Amino acid sequence: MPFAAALLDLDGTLLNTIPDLADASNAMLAELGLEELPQEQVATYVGKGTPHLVARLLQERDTEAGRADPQARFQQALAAFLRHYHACNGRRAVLYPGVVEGLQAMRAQGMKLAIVTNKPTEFTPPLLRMKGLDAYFDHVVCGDTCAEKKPHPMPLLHACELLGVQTAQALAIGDSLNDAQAARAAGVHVLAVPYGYNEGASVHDLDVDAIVSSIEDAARWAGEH
Ligand SMILES: O=C(O)COP(=O)(O)O
Ligand SMILES: [Mg+2]
Repeated sequence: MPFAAALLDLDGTLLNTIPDLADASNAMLAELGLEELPQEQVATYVGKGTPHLVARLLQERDTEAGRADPQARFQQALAAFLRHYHACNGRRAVLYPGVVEGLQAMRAQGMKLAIVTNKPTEFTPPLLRMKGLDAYFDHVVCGDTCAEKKPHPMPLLHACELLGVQTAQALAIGDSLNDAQAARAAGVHVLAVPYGYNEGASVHDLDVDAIVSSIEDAARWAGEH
């Protein structure tokens, strides 16, 4: 049976958002009097949502000031990150090759499309609009839409419900273990792209149906299965 829907991850799958996320991370670290981190290291903290990213940044850098009241320090860091990311969001992020072609091909195959990202709602629709991607999607499920984030299956199950498709007819496409684990737990098929973040690990170790080189390649795979 052909796929009725594709559930697309955002960061590391459709858009390289690391330059903006690293700028916001480093602006936050500087504001707290902490040393900056290279973009490649920030990339390994992306994928489980913004609070996780901020916690990992602090874990790496905040060895002294944060010890007295870690919860207050975390709230201070999170507020600073959110403020800086509002200023950076979309500024340097770029689409990966084959994204537009792939989304168009999936739509032409009659597939419904949804975004399922761990990025918070306050950043996601504005970013999709800035990059000209908003018109392709029937629904957008963000990191704070459901009670749980990926790797929990809830956001993927919620997207299937919104789209009115059975999980067995849905295809998730992502760049990390969070997408792969969520998809397996939800009972949806899943493809991985190799150019994203995956917390610094190899995508070849992921439990996925296939690794595809681009979203265009994913559309081709969906048409053949
Ligand atoms: O915000 C994140 O941590 C990553 O978002 P993603 O789910 O689109 O990869
Ligand atoms: Mg991702």
